[in-house]
Amino acid sequence: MKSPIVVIPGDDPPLVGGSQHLNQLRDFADVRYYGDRPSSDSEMLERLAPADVLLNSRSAVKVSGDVLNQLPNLKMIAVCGIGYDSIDIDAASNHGIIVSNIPGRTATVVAEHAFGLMLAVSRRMALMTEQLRAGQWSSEMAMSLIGKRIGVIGTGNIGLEMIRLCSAFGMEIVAWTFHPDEATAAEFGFRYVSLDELLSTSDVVSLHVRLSDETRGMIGALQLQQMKPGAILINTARAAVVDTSALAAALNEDHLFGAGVDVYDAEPTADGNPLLSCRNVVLTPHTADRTPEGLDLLTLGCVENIRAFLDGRPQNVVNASRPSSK
Ligand SMILES: NC(=O)c1ccc[n+]([C@@H]2O[C@H](COP(=O)([O-])OP(=O)(O)OC[C@H]3O[C@@H](n4cnc5c(N)ncnc54)[C@H](O)[C@@H]3O)[C@@H](O)[C@H]2O)c1
Ligand SMILES: O=C(O)[C@H](O)CO
Repeated sequence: MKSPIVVIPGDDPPLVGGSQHLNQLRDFADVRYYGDRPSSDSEMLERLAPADVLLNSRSAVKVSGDVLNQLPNLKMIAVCGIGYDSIDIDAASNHGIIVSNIPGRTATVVAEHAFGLMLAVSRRMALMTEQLRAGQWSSEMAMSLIGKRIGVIGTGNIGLEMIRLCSAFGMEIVAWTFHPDEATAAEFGFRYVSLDELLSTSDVVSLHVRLSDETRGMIGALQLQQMKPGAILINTARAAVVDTSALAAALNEDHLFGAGVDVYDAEPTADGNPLLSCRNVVLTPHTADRTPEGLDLLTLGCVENIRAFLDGRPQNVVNASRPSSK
């Protein structure tokens, strides 16, 4: 019997080379890995044309309805990560294509990065490194966080893990989310408040919502002005949750003490992004889950999702309401 074809059209060598899990996938599928980003849309479509399964590593491919119209063989998109905002979910459902992601497993890895960004921003570590490199003995004033309040927006898996870390660190925690659950708040020792209260009273605001119609642009100029003067914003969620120009303005005016950002409006580069010229930021290139442990967990999760799908028992399906017709 012909093996199902799994195409990895992107450029993730650690995922492929470093993982025994992907070799397990080779036991039951014909895996086609390219190792670089396609240089054009037509090259990407050429790579994807034979695919039964698209393994979308780190959102390498923006899967629009137009792309899906040209992939009649495709039956599954296995997102090798959590966020699936690079995929037109409605179009995938209309084509009967199952989309799966890997919820939960890397929450500690990503929250550790958000926590690290928060500390690095509060202690101006990137700026001080630059100053020392330039021969300058810095007299910058940093900011203490123990005893201060953090407002966590989005209490999904990563938000809760961030809460656990900040709580152990000695911060006071408030949160806002779409579907608040008082039992969870009691268990993790935080309080749900309104978004207005969270923004206007928190010393640090950390974003952990997924990108959706409801969260796109939720932190605009108005919300940034609502934030406490001298507060810090951390964004490891998605760039489009925040108005980047308004954030750069709030940083340049010193309304905010600083920001830690892992996600950008255009990726993989951050060319032309106004945050690049702000002195009070710590920026990382979408690497919050990029540790050997993180990639290992993601690869294993992806292989398990693909195997389950091929065995006829799909799991971690994000468009569950429309089962595959293919
Ligand atoms: N920087 C990175 O490398 C990295 C890594 C993993 C995840 N992420 C981002 O973090 C996000 C959160 O991850 P998670 O594991 O905590 O996800 P999760 O599914 O556990 O939580 C999702 C969150 O999204 C919120 N949400 C947004 N829009 C919603 C809507 N319309 N309806 C209901 N809830 C909505 C929920 O309140 C919830 O807090 C991901 O979607 C992804 O964008 C980034
Ligand atoms: O959402 C995720 O898993 C990461 O941001 C990589 O896309």
